[in-house]
Amino acid sequence: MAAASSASTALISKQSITLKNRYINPSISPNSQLSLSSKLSVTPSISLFSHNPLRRLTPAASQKKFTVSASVDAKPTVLVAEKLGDAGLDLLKSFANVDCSYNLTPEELCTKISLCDALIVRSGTKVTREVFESSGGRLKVVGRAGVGIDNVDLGAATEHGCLVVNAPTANTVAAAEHGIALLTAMSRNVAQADASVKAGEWKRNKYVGVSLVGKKLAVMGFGKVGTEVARRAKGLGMHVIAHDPYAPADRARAIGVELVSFDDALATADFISLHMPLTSATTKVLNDETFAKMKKGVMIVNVARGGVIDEDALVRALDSGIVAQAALDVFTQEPPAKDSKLIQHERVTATPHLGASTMEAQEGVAIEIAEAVIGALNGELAATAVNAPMVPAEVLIELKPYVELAEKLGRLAIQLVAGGSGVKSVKVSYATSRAPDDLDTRLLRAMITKGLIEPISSTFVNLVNADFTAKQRGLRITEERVLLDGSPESPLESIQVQIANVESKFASAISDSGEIRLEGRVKDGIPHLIKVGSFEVDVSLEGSIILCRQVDQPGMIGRVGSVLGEENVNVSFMSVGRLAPRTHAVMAIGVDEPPSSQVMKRIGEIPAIEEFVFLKS
Ligand SMILES: NC(=O)c1ccc[n+]([C@@H]2O[C@H](COP(=O)([O-])OP(=O)(O)OC[C@H]3O[C@@H](n4cnc5c(N)ncnc54)[C@H](O)[C@@H]3O)[C@@H](O)[C@H]2O)c1
Ligand SMILES: O=C(O)[C@H](O)COP(=O)(O)O
Repeated sequence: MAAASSASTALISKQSITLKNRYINPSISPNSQLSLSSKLSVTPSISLFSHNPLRRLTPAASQKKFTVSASVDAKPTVLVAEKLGDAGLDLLKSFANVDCSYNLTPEELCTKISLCDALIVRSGTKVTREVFESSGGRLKVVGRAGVGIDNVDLGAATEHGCLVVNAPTANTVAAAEHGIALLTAMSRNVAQADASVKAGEWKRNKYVGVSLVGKKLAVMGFGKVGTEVARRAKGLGMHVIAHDPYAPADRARAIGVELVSFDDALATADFISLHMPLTSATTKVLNDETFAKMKKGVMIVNVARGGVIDEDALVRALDSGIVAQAALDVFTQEPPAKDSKLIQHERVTATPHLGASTMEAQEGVAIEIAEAVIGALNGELAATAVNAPMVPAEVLIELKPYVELAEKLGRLAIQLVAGGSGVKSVKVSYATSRAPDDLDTRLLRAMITKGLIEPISSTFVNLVNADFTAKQRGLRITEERVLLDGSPESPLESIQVQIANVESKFASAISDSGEIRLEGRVKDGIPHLIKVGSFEVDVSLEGSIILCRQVDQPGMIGRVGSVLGEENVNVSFMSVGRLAPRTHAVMAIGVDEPPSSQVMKRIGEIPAIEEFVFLKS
């Protein structure tokens, strides 16, 4: 049972069992003894996004014991809620149970999601707060098989510690090609003329178009798709300008595109092509006011998102002649209402969100998202994470033991606080000889936060939601770097965690300046505790620890050691620190198993022991 409880409290720990790829089926009836340690592999990997599988159990069920043989499913479950390319599905099936259920109602999605570890969607599924709430903490990753993540409630995902990844590159060319297809089709009335011919008409004069060559195209949003549209439009002989508040001018210049202001783009363009994401800043960015700034007879292409245009205002602009034509792939509501004035407008060309729909793009997107989701389920940080910092794999490998140390220091420090929950201010100091831009501490801060919060709450904390959770609890974590001379071979010399304005269960953990202070370092890849308050110790953090303060006199180590031996508690490490001989000393004892209350009582009865505490690491 010890191993199970360590798994439930420490996801990043050399001893902890990372239940990677092993999933406990919450529906199994709780009855007999669970012995995870003998059944599951011990993996010393960083599992940043893995939820603690034990948390999937209902609160009542998690109190009880489970039969491991019947309850462990070796594969996670991935719900694919929209059509995904075969190559991606095959990849997913080699790793997970894949449930392809398309066209689910919101209610059906909420029901299914509690049985899924990952969800893959395209733009047609709204992944709302209710979906995250309904998952009961099981959903670890949402994969958006495409670019736009406006259909995923990112705030709710983050609050629930659920990683969101997308597939940002594989459909760029497809979207750009569709933009160009709409541009050329619109300028030559292809859709309208086609419908007319099919209706038995032959109206050559009615469908006279306009030429593109020499015309000015404003690309709004000069990102991946916008850039590819610009390149292709230049090939058609157009004069291309772009507006993008965040795009570097030299990237635009390199392909012969001039970056201009929003108003200049509107005022001078013959054609406007929209390629920005839908955000609060871009919602209805084309509206009555901005249409009024455009050249009369402008033509508009939208393969970005319907919401960037006020669709009623576009109808008015079409009717008044400001906008001569619009070609739209995306709509505020998809599918739009059949009687939508916009769709029915004779100068509107409409396609049903086809920008990414080429064979090539869909295969590429499917592989890109399958790899990202599998990586995330494996606890890797995804390069396409949308709601978490991206940490390169090599940095992760190097930081791994420090990540363990960080979490353990947080976990130990919070256990030293009398009462535990009144913690508002934590200061973390990193002693390092690395230059500031060569040491990414976000991961360490997240893990300290995890260590601080998880022992005193039921909140699951990971890299995704650590900052949010700290903020929500009013916990302010400040960081400082203590720059050391010397070789920056290892990323960190030590990490110190200080908790201010609290009382401690172990008064000796309070430093001269009045905070609870713990310091640790990594030795030979193993986290060690090296300072408690003002006392220097050196104890490996592989197991849990007992801290005792005693009168510094001969025989103390032997007496405490005898009690532990007599009570069958295995000591892994022991270290004594003192400020001066024959005053007081702090003994830090690493133990393999938690001592019983009887053991702690006997230690407390040793006359020279002044205070003592047991801490789970
Ligand atoms: N129709 C489709 O099937 C389809 C396919 C792919 C992409 N898209 C959509 O196209 C859009 C762009 O995709 P991408 O891959 O190029 O994304 P991207 O992130 O590479 O580019 C978006 C660009 O918009 C810029 N931007 C942000 N706010 C802006 C603002 N207020 N004004 C101007 N520019 C702004 C950003 O700086 C960025 O350069 C997304 O909304 C995406 O969902 C649609
Ligand atoms: O944002 C995107 O990637 C596109 O809009 C494609 O959406 P889809 O996956 O629904 O085709």
